[in-house]
Amino acid sequence: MVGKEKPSYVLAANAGSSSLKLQLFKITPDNDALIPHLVIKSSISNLSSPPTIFKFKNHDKEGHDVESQELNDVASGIEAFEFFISYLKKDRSGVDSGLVDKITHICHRVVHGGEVGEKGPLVVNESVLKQLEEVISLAPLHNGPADRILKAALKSFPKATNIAFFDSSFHNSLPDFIKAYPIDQKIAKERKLRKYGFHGLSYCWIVKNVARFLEKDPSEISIIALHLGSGASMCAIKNGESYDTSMGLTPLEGLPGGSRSGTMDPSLVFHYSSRPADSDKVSSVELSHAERIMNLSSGFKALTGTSDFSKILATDPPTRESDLAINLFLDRILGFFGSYWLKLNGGRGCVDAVVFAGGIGESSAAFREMIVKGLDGLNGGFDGIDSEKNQEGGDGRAVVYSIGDGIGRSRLLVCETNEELEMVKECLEDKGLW
Ligand SMILES: Nc1ncnc2c1ncn2[C@@H]1O[C@H](COP(=O)(O)OP(=O)(O)O)[C@@H](O)[C@H]1O
Ligand SMILES: CC(=O)OP(=O)(O)O
Ligand SMILES: [Mg+2]
Repeated sequence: MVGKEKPSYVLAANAGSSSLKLQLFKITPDNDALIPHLVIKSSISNLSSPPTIFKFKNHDKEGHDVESQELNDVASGIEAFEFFISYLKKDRSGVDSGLVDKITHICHRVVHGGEVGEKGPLVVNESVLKQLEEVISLAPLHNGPADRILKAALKSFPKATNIAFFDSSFHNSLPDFIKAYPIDQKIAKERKLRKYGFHGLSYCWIVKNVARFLEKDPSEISIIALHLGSGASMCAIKNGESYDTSMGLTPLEGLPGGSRSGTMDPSLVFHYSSRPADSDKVSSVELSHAERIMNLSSGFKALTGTSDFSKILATDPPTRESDLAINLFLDRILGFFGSYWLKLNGGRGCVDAVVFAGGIGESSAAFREMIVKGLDGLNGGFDGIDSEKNQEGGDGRAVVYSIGDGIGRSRLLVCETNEELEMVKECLEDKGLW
């Protein structure tokens, strides 16, 4: 039901391509504001490289954490969601019985918003669901699972307000000449064939938190942000807004990912395969055979046998395959880097910071160092890397921290991104959603 209740318990569900991440918050009022307090943080990851791993932390009660448990029967986003909800109801979760029924709002990350997502978050009803169904095939690894989770949540939580937050909304600011593909513009318009861009909830979080770290207004910062996770993208952010981003009509364009090819010669697809559609067990949507291969069994998985980048980096001694994957990824990242550097005017101080985020960007000091080495050629006045700070990583409390030596004019930063909390904060601030 829409607009009925003030948020008191809010669940956030983030269906990524290889994981489902969940956070549950208790909401308390503070004067005019509503403050979220984290109660549960959980993830079900490695959905694309089994065994699936379950993590669970109860921030309210000690003794109920699950560090890392292998799950045998959970292989998709919807199975992960159902597993999590039933786990919440079990004694061993440490959650008070009845709490699940107190959930008033559920925030869902929906990667592709199509046209309906242009305006920002939406309370989900039949009409929104229908419009979202039309773009499922434009983000097959994400929107299919999110659609199934949304429908399951509507059924299991009939009293809660379900809100869809779109990754693509952040990129509405892309200029027309960057949004457009060089094809017949009449057809492009009719079929809505343009660059949308994704990881927008993460970039939104990054802009706000990096601005706070730099003690500037979000509208004053220009950065090159790298969200490197199972899906990887980069974003040129000018005055707080998306100016260009590497993903496109679908999350397949741009950088390679765990199981995604990223950009290739468009003709490669026709030379690779012209076999008919077959069913897709993972996302339950129809993909042409070639599109399925480019999304599900390309990228690092095709080059090395695993989509888990931490395993590729840890291959010791390195193999021809692990070297190829790492160097190819670096090459594509540097390609976008050079391009975005120029697009943001180039020269010393044209960006306030280079920001690393996502599973790989936040966790791999070694890969960050390789990228920063590659930036030397730009001679653009970046901080050099402070190896010690880079190796140390964050202290678990700071959302943004520096890994640079403080000499350059553009900082080197890591931002612990938090798409779940980004949605919840927006939900609490936007009374129109409840
Ligand atoms: N310590 C690490 N070093 C390198 N890569 C890591 C590390 N920890 C996690 N990763 C990688 O991060 C990726 C998952 O990132 P994440 O942003 O959580 O993905 P998603 O949201 O798409 O499920 C996986 O490829 C994983 O191997
Ligand atoms: C858009 C995208 O690729 O998201 P994720 O990295 O979470 O799979
Ligand atoms: Mg993700």
